[in-house]
Amino acid sequence: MEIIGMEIAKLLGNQFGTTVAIVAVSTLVFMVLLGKSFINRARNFSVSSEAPPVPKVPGLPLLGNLLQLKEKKPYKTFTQWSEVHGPVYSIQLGSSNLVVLSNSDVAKEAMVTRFSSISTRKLSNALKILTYDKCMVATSDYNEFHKTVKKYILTYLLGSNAQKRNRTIRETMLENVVGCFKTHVKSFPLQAVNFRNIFESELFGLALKQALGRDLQSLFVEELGATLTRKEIFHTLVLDMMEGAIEVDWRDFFPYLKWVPNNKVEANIKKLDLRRMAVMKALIKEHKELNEGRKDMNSYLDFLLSEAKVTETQLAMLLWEPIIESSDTTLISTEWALFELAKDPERQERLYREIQTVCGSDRITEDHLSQLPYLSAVFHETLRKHSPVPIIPIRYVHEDTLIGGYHIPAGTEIIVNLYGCNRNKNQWETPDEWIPERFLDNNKYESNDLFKTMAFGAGKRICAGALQAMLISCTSIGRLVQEFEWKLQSGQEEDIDTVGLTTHKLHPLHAIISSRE
Ligand code: HEM
Repeated sequence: MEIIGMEIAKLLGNQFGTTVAIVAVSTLVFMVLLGKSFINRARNFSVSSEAPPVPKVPGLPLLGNLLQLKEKKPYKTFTQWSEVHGPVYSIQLGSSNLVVLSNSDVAKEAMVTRFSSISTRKLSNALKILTYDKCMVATSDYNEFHKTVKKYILTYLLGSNAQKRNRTIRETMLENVVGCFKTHVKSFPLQAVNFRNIFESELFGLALKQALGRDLQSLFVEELGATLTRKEIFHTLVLDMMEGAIEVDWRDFFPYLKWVPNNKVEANIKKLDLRRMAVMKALIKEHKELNEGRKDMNSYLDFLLSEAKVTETQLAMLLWEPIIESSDTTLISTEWALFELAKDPERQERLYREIQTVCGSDRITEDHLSQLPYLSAVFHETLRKHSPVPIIPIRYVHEDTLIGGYHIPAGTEIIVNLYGCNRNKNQWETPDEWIPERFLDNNKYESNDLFKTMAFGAGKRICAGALQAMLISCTSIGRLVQEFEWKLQSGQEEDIDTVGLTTHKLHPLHAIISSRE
């Protein structure tokens, strides 16, 4: 190496040249030794720093755009801004700089191509408390903990083999749901049924069976000194947590002021957490007592207790995670699909005819799904128009990178606005309309566009529960249309408001259903 350096020095003809040459050659060899990934990163960095900065949405000094985000659904404001400032723009919320992406190409670039520079999470104060600072799959950074726990949840609960093992749990759930609707039709044929009352409760039962091996009607919680009903358990583990997750602490936007106490918000979140943890611990204790001496594995908890190397808190959090995740988003996609079908008799009839042709007099099952393209299109169009997770949990840029040709400096936070991507007028024709046909093969969208909605995210952090959600939602939509004709209760057509972190329908779907028999 030194000899090559001397040759270059001779060419340069001075001592400075010698030093430069030796350093240059040493650097070259060093880079080769460090390998391709380092070179790529260096190249990425230099290309990124030469690229233009992201266009900014004008705001106020210090506060930035905070006061412009009055709407409780920020994804809608982000989408309006994208129509003025384009699909990639930056905003300032207090001391945080965020880049918002509202087109599926740049969203995919951030989640897949640039993943290595954007793989960490930034959590609000509320989420830090509720997730024990990233102590679960969905909120952890992309590190060894994440890889281990994602493997646990996929292998023992959500991956395709685990889903095959749990098929009877899903089938029982659907039979119970259909049974409840049949009872309603018999008892109150002219009255609208509240879809959510029935579906939500059965979905919670499924979540408990997968996690604990059994559903339950009540639970004695020692730390609370009370016996909770099933409804109270659902509130504590699911509804209260969904509300807590969107609590805004103004210190999120001014981290340098985090020493200023904000007792009200913090106390509220801690209260929710204490109650949730008390219930989780009681569930685990009861499970251990009921299963003492048994060796077979019948639930996710059995696996976590026998094989996972985790602390007591991690155990409670890892068990709670699929309970809350199973109970919310799948309800949202199924409820919106039935809302749209009830509103649109022609498309409902088309779906019914497809099911009749494929299933005949048999009940639709998961085995039929691959032969029902229109049902699949109904599901994907619902995920597009009503993306259950409208904003991907915020990602943090930990090294300079490039998105959509713009320079994104380290320290920026990335908001993937899925709602905006899926309502983007340049990517979807009449995006506000619900048209399942756009996902059929003979249309101009190709079948692999099914994933163009990115409703489950993309890349290494893609949703672990996508298969389960698809199986439950598609068989439920199919079976409920096979058994009943759905009509919206009058006045419901425009009842499309949402609430919370997800696109939870504000008012439950009320429909008049009649048996097709
Ligand atoms: C229609 C239903 C669902 C939708 C639309 C949905 C959507 C999403 C989205 C957008 C993410 C974030 C991906 C990212 O950060 O890039 C996610 C992550 C996740 N979801 Fe789902 N989800 C659904 C159902 C479920 C179900 C039923 C479960 C489990 C029972 C589940 C478990 C998870 C987990 C564990 C993660 C974290 C994955 C990771 O960080 O590696 N999801 N989901």
